Amino acid sequence: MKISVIGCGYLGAVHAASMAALGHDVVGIDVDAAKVEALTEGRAPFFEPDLPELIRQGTAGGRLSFSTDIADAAGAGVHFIAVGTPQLKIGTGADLTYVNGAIAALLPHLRPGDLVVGKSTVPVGTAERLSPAVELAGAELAWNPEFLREGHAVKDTIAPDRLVYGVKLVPSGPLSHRSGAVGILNEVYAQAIANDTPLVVTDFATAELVKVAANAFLATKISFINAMAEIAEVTGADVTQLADAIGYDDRIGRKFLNAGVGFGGGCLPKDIRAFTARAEELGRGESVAFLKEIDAINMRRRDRVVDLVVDSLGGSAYQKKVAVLGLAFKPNSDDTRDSPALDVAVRLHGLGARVIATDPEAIANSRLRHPQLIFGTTDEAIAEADAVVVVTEWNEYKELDPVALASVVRTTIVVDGRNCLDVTKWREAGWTYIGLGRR
Ligand SMILES: NC(=O)C1=CN([C@@H]2O[C@H](COP(=O)(O)OP(=O)(O)OC[C@H]3O[C@@H](n4cnc5c(N)ncnc54)[C@H](O)[C@@H]3O)[C@@H](O)[C@H]2O)C=CC1
Ligand SMILES: O=C(O)[C@H]1O[C@H](OP(=O)(O)OP(=O)(O)OC[C@H]2O[C@@H](n3ccc(=O)[nH]c3=O)[C@H](O)[C@@H]2O)[C@H](O)[C@@H](O)[C@@H]1O
Repeated sequence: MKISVIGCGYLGAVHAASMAALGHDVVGIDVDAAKVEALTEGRAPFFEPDLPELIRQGTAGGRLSFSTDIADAAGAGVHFIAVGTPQLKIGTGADLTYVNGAIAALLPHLRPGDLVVGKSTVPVGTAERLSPAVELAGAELAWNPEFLREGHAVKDTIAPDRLVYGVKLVPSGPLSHRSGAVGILNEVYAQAIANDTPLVVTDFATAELVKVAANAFLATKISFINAMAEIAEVTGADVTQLADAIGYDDRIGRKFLNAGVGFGGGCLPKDIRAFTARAEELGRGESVAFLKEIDAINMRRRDRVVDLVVDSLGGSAYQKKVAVLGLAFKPNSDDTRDSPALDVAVRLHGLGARVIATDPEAIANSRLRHPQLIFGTTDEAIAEADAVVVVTEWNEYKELDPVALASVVRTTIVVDGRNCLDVTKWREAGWTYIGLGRR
């Protein structure tokens, strides 16, 4: 099939390259000329495992091309919308400028029978609003939310754990004939679907809500365990053991119960805020009011890490050298959008600490956001440090040798903002180990 993907960021570039790997002819469109140039040359414009190989194979094999000109989407039968929906500059709702702009730009190039498929995460009601303009062009609109995780994005796209199609309901039609979109999407994903891949075919509103509900649930799980960490901290309990113990109950599950500096990234934080804003618009603010508390617990964890560093330094970080290990919002990503790790580095810098921050992949993005920070290698960060703080659980930080490091730092204090280090090993090497919600 011929497919266009409008928007080639963290979601769109992976989607375009994966669709080509699944056997389709794909053109990726982005307004960012530098991104398109990199992609056209077969390079990934950001760090994502397995993506460079896929882009190289796709472009070299002639199945995958990129363009800044939306007119190049003409001729494709399926057009995925994968542009950003960031938080509004004023307010907490989603900024739909890019979605509206992408659809408006695509409309003149649609042919009757084309399918436009929204992948961007949008407030409930968006597809219903956009559908008439698409239909006027003789095309159909569907919403097919994406659940990929950065760091596993290629795998999640090539072999999704479920697919959700939001389509326009034809009230009298049988389930499988609600719209032509279902058959077209099944064809798109034919090579990605295993016999047991769950498929949910539903209306626009449910599909849009599934996406934000999933992210809201994940955020809630993380803030729940971080709230338990807060209680553990005043009672001498250990939140990691607590998470293990409740996680053995498979109704609860151990996943997403890692207490630490909290969640960040380009999705969870902005999605729970946009969901709250949309619910308020709909007069149902009270139904998701708890998400404000989820957000508040999450932000308090960043304060907590900074406080622990300051306390460990005797009450002031001023002029103290602090090694900040990690800047990305999670390992295996260079993404620093709303990153708790970067935030901790910025706050410590703001308190007058001599911060040297490091990350295997995210220094360039961090420097763009916060040029005032000083960045270096792990060795440069740790040398003569008064305190070491780990805020992204990259494997290379988990594997650091506390015995060797002890002779390099000025003071053997480590704040483990991700509860990812081996406590016994670090303590045996003479370090004052401070975790979150841990004895
Ligand atoms: N990053 C992720 O892991 C996931 C993201 N999502 C959702 O996907 C959407 C995109 O997110 P990201 O890829 O992370 O954002 P991003 O900011 O990395 O990428 C968006 C891209 O769209 C481009 N763009 C904006 N307007 C355009 C237009 N009119 N025509 C063509 N390109 C245009 C931008 O230049 C940018 O490259 C958001 O709604 C997000 O919530 C959903 C699941 C996973
Ligand atoms: O909508 C999206 O964009 C995506 O958002 C998240 O994916 P992602 O942001 O890539 O990362 P996650 O693995 O969910 O981690 C989010 C944040 O939570 C933190 N986290 C995660 C798990 C945990 O136990 N504790 C914890 O603090 C991570 O460090 C990270 O900062 C969802 O997991 C994806 O399903 C979804 O598609």
